[in-house]
Amino acid sequence: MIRFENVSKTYPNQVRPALQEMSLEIERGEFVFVIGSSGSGKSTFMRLILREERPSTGRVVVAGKDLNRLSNWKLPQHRRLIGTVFQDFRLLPNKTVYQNVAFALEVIGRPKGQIVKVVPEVLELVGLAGKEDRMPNELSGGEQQRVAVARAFVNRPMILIADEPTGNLDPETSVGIMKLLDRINRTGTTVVMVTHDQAIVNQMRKRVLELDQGTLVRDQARGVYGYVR
Ligand SMILES: Nc1ncnc2c1ncn2[C@@H]1O[C@H](COP(=O)(O)OP(=O)(O)OP(=O)(O)O)[C@@H](O)[C@H]1O
Repeated sequence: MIRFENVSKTYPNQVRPALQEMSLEIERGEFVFVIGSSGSGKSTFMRLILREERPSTGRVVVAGKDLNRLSNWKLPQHRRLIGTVFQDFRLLPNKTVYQNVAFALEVIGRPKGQIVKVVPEVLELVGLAGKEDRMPNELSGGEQQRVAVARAFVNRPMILIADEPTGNLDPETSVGIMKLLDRINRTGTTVVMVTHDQAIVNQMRKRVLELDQGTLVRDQARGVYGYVR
């Protein structure tokens, strides 16, 4: 589903690469944690998958497409394969829960009939049935993140990228969000999640990719956060 072949990325006017000679393959349906200290290259890794950045050298292949060869007019199509969730939720503050999720489908031109059918389904899936008409500021942090997950998933993307989705949530609420991401993963969606949350990584026992100063230093199945070598 996602393949990195000797990928290095050095940003303009930088000397040190943000990512260095990274090679890995993530299969369809996997759940992968990406960990590493600040500046280790986690966001760069995610941005390369979205083709928000291009490699300096090497190839990134997503769903069979070499992103170096993807023309700009095909970018929206590529990004539609990938749902994104962030630490700070990024909901539209002036739209209701329902409208936030529906909007994701409206902008890609989905017919009204489909929207009124699938939005309630996905809100039910994330546990927000009955809260359709709330505004984001009338929701708890955990509920806001559920809206963000619903919005990312409503289009049934092949890949879900989550960048510290529990970073603003207390431990108990975080567990709820992780259960939700796990459920989405079980539908066949590949989940790639950046996190600093040790407890979550240790509980879930999924594949762990660890970056250190741009280098992939660990790729461990059913991994834990702190690794005893
Ligand atoms: N647009 C940019 N221009 C120049 N340098 C950048 C840019 N984005 C990131 N970098 C540098 O690349 C390196 C990796 O950054 P990246 O944001 O990928 O790390 P990260 O692991 O996501 O960090 P954090 O946990 O703080 O979000 C850092 O040294 C950073 O300063």
